[in-house]
Amino acid sequence: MPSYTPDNKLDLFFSTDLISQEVRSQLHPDVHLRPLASSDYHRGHLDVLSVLTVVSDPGESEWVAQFNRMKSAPSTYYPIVLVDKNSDKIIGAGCVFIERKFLRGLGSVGHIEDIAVDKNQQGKKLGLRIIQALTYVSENSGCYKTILNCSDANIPFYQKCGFERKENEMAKYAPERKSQSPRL
Ligand SMILES: CC(=O)SCCNC(=O)CCNC(=O)[C@H](O)C(C)(C)COP(=O)(O)OP(=O)(O)OC[C@H]1O[C@@H](n2cnc3c(N)ncnc32)[C@H](O)[C@@H]1OP(=O)(O)O
Repeated sequence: MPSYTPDNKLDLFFSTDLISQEVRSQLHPDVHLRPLASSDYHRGHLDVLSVLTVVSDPGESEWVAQFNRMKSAPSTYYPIVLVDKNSDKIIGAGCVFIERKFLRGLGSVGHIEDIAVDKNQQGKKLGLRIIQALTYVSENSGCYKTILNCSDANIPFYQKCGFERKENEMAKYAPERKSQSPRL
């Protein structure tokens, strides 16, 4: 019997109406796709993100404070997770945030960030479903394009997801401060 917490018992970041039913229907029956919930610190949200980068755990109360700060910017951040229905643990995560512009007829751009699939679950099309779900949110929010940065090693994955290579990423890191997490 699945032990996962149903959506209506969770404090979700945004409405499930924005989740593509088509993408949900393509998932394995043991996997659930939904918006991030305020209790997901306990479901291993940071553990999943650790496949992506070094994660410093801020502790539950700071994690929840960040959840609420992000949520208080309306219609801007759309973090989603994949949950293993049998364990109620998070096995995948990603986010799209919406940039509003003065250009392109006051258009918007969706930025995909922080895509991660649990090491033991990679290669099962879960990453593809995360990208499809985030692109759906972006396009349904009116974005004229959806973009992301990635390493060379991940280019083939994003090409499989329908993305094409465009331009270059530039970065300038702020001078290092003691309180800052490592430069990555
Ligand atoms: C914007 C960002 O966040 S970039 C950072 C992305 N995240 C990471 O690098 C963290 C570590 N890696 C991961 O979490 C995962 O491996 C991901 C997210 C990159 C891919 O997720 P997965 O669930 O493993 O990929 P998925 O099974 O959906 O792959 C879809 C297709 O892409 C292919 N693919 C996936 N990764 C790669 C790769 N590195 N090189 C070539 N092809 C790949 C798969 O073979 C599959 O192809 P198919 O349709 O022909 O079978």
